[in-house]
This record gives sequence, structure tokens and C-alpha cells, in this order.
Amino acid sequence: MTRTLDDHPADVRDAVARTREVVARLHAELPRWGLVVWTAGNVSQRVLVDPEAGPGDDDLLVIKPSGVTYDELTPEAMVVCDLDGNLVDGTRSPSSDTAAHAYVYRHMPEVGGVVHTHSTYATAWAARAEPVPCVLTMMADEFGGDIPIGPFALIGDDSIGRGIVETLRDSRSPAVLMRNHGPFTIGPDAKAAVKAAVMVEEVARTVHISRQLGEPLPIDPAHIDSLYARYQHVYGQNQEPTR
Ligand SMILES: O=C(CO)[C@@H](O)[C@@H](O)COP(=O)(O)O
Repeated sequence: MTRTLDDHPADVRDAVARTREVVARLHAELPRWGLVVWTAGNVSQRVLVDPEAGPGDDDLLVIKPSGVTYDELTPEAMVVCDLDGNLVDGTRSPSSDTAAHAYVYRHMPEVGGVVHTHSTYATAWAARAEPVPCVLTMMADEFGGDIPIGPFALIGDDSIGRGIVETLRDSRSPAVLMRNHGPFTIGPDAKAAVKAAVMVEEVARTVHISRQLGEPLPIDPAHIDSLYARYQHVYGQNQEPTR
């Protein structure tokens, strides 16, 4: 029996309201960074129903309604689903990729945000099913290596989600290029997944351009490890400012 939002306690309802604000605001980042045309992209975030227990199969997700243009995506327009993809709250049908997002949340508890786009350069690499080689320090920073290719999968059931999980479960990359389809990205929250979507498009474009000039040079795997460790743990505000 699918529960409605009213069946959840006030703290969960409050968390859903906050997540609706976050996910609505992050959808605006997709056209802002040139990652989508029309409605061809979506963002979701997990809502913990028992924060003390941590992520679980009873969690919820907030995602956009299917086929609605980004200028109409207000917090109230966001749709709430359980991790089986059942509608919990909302007036419109959830994104057509909801099953994929939900599968990732069920099988990767560390994931709090999922993004899907058809951004041009990343999708061009997906069409050729070639991993983007780690030839930029920016790739080592964000992806920890090559950006992997996931299997061809039709939309509408768990196939895409299964392909994402099988590809990313043992990878440092927060992005997978699903063959003939396009990028899916993950993160501890939706903002991190949106960042990965921005970065995967940027490096896919740069490596493509480099390839037009010649063969890009590889980076020593030990250097990739060192760059990844620094960026993930020191970069930005993770360090004491020197005085
Ligand atoms: O690729 C597809 C459809 O084939 C979807 O990812 C894309 O159109 C976005 O769909 P939604 O508007 O989120 O249902």
C-alpha cells in the first residue's frame, strides 16, 4: 500500500518541503550550464525518513514532473516518490527516469543525489561507447580516472538504474555515460551530482577538442591518485587558511 506524504511524521514532511526547494533550484542549473535542451534532463535528491538510522529502502525521493519546462519547475511542482517509484505526493507524473534514480538510491545508500542530462559532448562520447580517458588533472580531481561507459538500456524499468549501479559501484567516478543515451551522475546530495554533470560535459568537450589536435598524453596513475586525494579532501575550504 503506497503511503501518502500525510502518512509521514511532521519532520519528514518538513524535510520534503526543504528538498523540494533544493531540487527545484538545482533544475535551473541545467539550462544555466547548457546541459539540456527543452526538458531533456532531471535532478533528484533522497529524503531520509529516519535520519538517525541513515539511508534505507523506506526513504523518499524528490524529482521533477515529466516533460515540464524548467521555467515552470517551482518547489510545489516537484514530485515525491518512494524508492519503488510510486507517487507519494504531487499533482503530475514523475520524471520518466524516476525508476533509474530510485534503483540507484536502493542499491547505493551513500548516494543522496542523481542527475541525468543529454549534454552534447558527453552524449557524443556515449554514442560511441568510448570511455573519456583521464588525460586532464581536472578529470583526476573530479572523477579519479576515466569516465566509464554503461550498457545500452531501454527506459521504463530498472534496466538503466541497474546499468548505472553495475558501472559506478566499483568506480571513483560520479559519472557514467550510458551507451547511446547520455550521462547520469551521482553524489552525496543533488548539488554534488549537478556539479558532476557540469564537469563531465566540460571535460568531454575538452578531451574531444584535444583529440582534434593530436593524441592527448596520459597521466601517470600514481599522479591521478594523488590529484584525486588532494581535490576530494583538501581543495576548497577543507584546509586551514595559512596566516
Ligand atoms: O531521455 C529521456 C527520454 O527518452 C529523458 O531522460 C528526458 O526526456 C527527460 O525526461 P523527463 O522530462 O524527466 O521525464
